[in-house]
Amino acid sequence: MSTAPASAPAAGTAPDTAPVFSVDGLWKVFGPKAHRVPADPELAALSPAELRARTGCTAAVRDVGFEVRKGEVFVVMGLSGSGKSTLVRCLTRLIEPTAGTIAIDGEDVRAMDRARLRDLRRHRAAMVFQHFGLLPHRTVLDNVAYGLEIQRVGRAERRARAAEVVAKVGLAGLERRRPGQLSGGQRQRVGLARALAVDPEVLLFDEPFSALDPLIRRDMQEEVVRLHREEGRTMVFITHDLQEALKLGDRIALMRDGRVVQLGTPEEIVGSPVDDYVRSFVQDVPREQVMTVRTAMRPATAEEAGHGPALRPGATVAEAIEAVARAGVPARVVDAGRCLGVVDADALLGVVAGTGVPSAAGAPGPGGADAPEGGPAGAGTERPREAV
Ligand SMILES: Nc1ncnc2c1ncn2[C@@H]1O[C@H](COP(=O)(O)OP(=O)(O)OP(=O)(O)O)[C@@H](O)[C@H]1O
Repeated sequence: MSTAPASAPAAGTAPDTAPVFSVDGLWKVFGPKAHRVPADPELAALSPAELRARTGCTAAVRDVGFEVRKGEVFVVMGLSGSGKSTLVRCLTRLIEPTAGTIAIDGEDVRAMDRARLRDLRRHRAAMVFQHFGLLPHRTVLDNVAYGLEIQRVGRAERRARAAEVVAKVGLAGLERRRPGQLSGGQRQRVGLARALAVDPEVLLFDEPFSALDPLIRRDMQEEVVRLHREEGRTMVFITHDLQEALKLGDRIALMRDGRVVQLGTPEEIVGSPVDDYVRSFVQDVPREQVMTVRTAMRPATAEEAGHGPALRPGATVAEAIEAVARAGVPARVVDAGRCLGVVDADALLGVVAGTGVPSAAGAPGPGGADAPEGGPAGAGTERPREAV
C-alpha cells in the first residue's frame, strides 16, 4: 500500500521483499473422500456442478498459489461462495487444506504440531472477524487486553499495552465502557485493537466491515489505511466489495469458483482484466481514479521535458486531468527530479474511455533523460486511495 518508497517498483511488480505467506497448489475440498479430487486430473478438471454431481464434493479452493509480501495489504476478493473465507482460514489451518503447500516465513504450516499452530494463530497471524465476539461483561480495556491475558502477559503490562492500542484506534476515553455501550463502529475498533494488541506479524481480516453502515465503514477503511501507513503491518483482507478492495489493496486476488482468476494491483485488474468475467466485474469502476499516469505516459520532447506541471508517477489519471486542464500543456511525470515522460489530454482521455493509449503507453521516454524537476508537485508516490 502507500508505504511504498519514492523508488517503488512499477505497478504490477510486487515489492522486492521476502514473502510472509507462500501458497502453492492449495486445494480445499469438502465432501466424501475429498483427497481424491486434487489427486485425480479428471476430477480436478470438472466444473463445480459436475464435481458435485459426480462425487458429492465441493472444491472451495482449487489449485491456488500466491505469495503475500511483507508489508503489503493483500486483498482476497470475490462474490459470495467464491472461496475467500476458506482460502484465508487455510492459511492458519483453521480449516485443514486438502492438498498443497503453505509456508509462513519459510516454515511449513502443514507440518506444524498443535503447539506451533497455537503460536501461529496467537502471535504470528491473528484473525479479525466480522463479529468480533467481544466479551459483554468486560470493559473495552479488558476486552483488548484479553488476547494478552491468554498469552499470560502480566496484568500491569497487558493493561498498559491495551491502553496504548485503544488510543491508537481512536477509542481513548472509552476504556471503561462495555461493548453494549458502544456503537457498531466503536465495537469494530475494539476488535481491531484486540488483534493489534498481540502485535502479530500478519493481520487476517475476514470481511470485518461488511455489517457496518457505509459511513462507518469508510471510517474503518481509513483507519486500516492509516494503521498500515503508520505501522507497515502485513495484512490479508477478505472482501466481496470491489471498492473496498481497490481502496485497501496493494494487490488483489480475484476469486471465482475456488480459483484465483486474476492476481494483480488495482491498476492491473482495472486496466488489464484477464477475461470477460474480470472485465464485467470492473466495468463500472471510474478508471481515472485507479489508473496512474504511468499508463498514459509517452516520451517527452526536449521542450516538454523542461516545463509544464509535474506529477509523481503514482498520480492518478484524475489528478493528471486536473493538472493538464489547468496548465493547458502536457504534464510531466517526475520521479526523484527526473522527467520520465509526459501525459497529454488525448492520452488521458484514452484511459478514461478505455480505448487505450495509442502511442508508447507506459514507456519511459528517451526525452526524459535527467530533465530537472521544476513543477510544484512530485512529492512521494502514494496512490491516493481516498479517491477510489
Ligand atoms: N464446511 C463446509 N462444508 C461444505 N461446503 C462448504 C463448507 N464451507 C464452505 N463450503 C462451500 O465452499 C464454497 C466456498 O465457501 P466460502 O465460505 O469460502 O466462500 P466465500 O467466498 O468466503 O463466501 P462469503 O462471501 O459468502 O463468505 C461455497 O460453495 C460453500 O458452500
